[in-house]
Amino acid sequence: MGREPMIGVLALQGDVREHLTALAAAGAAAGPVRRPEELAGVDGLVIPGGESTTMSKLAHLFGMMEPLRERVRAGMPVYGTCAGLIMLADKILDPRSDQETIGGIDMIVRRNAFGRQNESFEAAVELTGVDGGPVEGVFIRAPWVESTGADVRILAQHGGHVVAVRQGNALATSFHPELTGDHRVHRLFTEMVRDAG
Ligand SMILES: NC(=O)CC[C@H](N)C(=O)O
Repeated sequence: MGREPMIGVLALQGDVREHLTALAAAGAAAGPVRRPEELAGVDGLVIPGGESTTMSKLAHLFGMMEPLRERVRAGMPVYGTCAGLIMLADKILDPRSDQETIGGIDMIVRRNAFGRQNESFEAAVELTGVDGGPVEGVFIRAPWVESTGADVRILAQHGGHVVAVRQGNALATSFHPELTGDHRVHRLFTEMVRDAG
């Protein structure tokens, strides 16, 4: 790619600003994406944390669900955190009746999996593909990955549960690296976008 790739952050709902800041710190050009025309202009996309049921509803409302599915199917690099991981799952174990996902990763996820006692916590997570020691994982009513298909690479586990995966150009983590000031995961994703260009 001759020019610096442009990375979008899906800005329907969730912690958009934190991802934009983290991407900029990782050396990427980044901007919010709300409309199909904006999606067409980016080389990669981050789907933030937030509330996956709301995000699903808004994606429909904004006419984004099909364009998102098409881009992901076509191999656009995409990185989902928390609710974003749920949006990238081919299947949710316990969806709300009207809840749909973009899909792209052959996995089944369980929403709010870590339970009430432990709705939010931090833990050091050893993440395959990120050098320099574990990342600080911030888990906020986080999902885990219940099962994965043969093409999905497991990148991290916490407490015996899968919390980070990659399939092709789709990366997903249960936790929120955008909240830690450690930009290694955003750097990894930025490299994925550059390599795909
Ligand atoms: N921090 C988050 O993104 C929480 C995810 C939320 N529990 C959901 O199901 O969408």
